[in-house]
Amino acid sequence: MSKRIVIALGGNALGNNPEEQLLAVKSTAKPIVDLIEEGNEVIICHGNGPQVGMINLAMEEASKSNAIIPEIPFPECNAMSQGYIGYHLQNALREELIKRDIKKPVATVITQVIVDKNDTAFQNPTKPIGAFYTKEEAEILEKEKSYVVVEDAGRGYRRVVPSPLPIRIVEEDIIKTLTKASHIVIAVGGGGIPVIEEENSLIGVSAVIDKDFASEKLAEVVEADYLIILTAVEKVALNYGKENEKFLDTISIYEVKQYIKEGHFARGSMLPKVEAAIKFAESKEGRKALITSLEKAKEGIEGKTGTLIV
Ligand SMILES: Nc1ncnc2c1ncn2[C@@H]1O[C@H](COP(=O)(O)OP(=O)(O)O)[C@@H](O)[C@H]1O
Ligand SMILES: NC(=O)OP(=O)(O)O
Repeated sequence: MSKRIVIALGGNALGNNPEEQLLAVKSTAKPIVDLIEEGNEVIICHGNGPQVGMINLAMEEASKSNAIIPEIPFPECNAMSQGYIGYHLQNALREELIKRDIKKPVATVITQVIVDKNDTAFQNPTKPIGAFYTKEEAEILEKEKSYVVVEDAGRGYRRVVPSPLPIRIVEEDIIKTLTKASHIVIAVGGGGIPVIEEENSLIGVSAVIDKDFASEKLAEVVEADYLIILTAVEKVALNYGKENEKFLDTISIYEVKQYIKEGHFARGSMLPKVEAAIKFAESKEGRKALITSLEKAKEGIEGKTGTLIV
């Protein structure tokens, strides 16, 4: 039976530079179009951590070394990352749809998401963006650019920026209208451009919303049946990476909450996915959240793999 599915694409679906991204989105498009071919309605959301960091750094360096290049504020970098990723993704999907003779238009909606200006996240940056650095490089960046740089789960050092929670998707009606018209929509890219509401204006802020939480919000708004979070692992694990690692199949909200308390999910990587999955499964009877890898998306939705939270 056909389902309405919000897909949240993780970093490995996109690559680290334009060349890699063009290649990555080609393979990303295939499992997504598999789901569309089977009659499902699909809405796509994606991350932007590496990309927005790269754009922001490039803009800073360019304006520093060339007087005619203006300073580009962080919210504009967020918007650029949505356009850059959406452009590649929508073309890859378009190509794959044409190959299979499926006539559906694809559109990227530049999406803003309202956040609370008093969100405590603004005082405590946690969202890793951009490239990985060595300890020495990190120290130079902290000194010269006043970046906040932290160690990222044993993988190196990364700049972190505030990550407020999403409150409301500004363009939600447009997304719903396009979805109802059977168009394929890419929206809330990079978690959306965070904005605060001031009377009639929306003011962009320097932050990056977690795309897992923003995708969850999107899934509720479009009344999706499924939220599928695609990442690098096929299943969520207990004791991840340890000798007694155990992969999870179908689990209840109650069980996952217990596992969170026991500290099984890494902050900044698996924890937001699991929390977003719980929030969606809790939002209405029958809603399900699946965490699996891009390659296993089709089997996951067929109930053959992945971690399903119900
Ligand atoms: N308990 C866990 N089970 C599975 N993976 C985990 C767990 N804890 C941490 N991880 C790590 O989290 C990663 C997913 O987070 P991340 O790389 O930030 O996601 P994204 O795909 O959104 O970029 C997995 O690839 C895995 O390395
Ligand atoms: N915005 C966001 O969550 O990006 P990543 O998934 O790349 O961290």
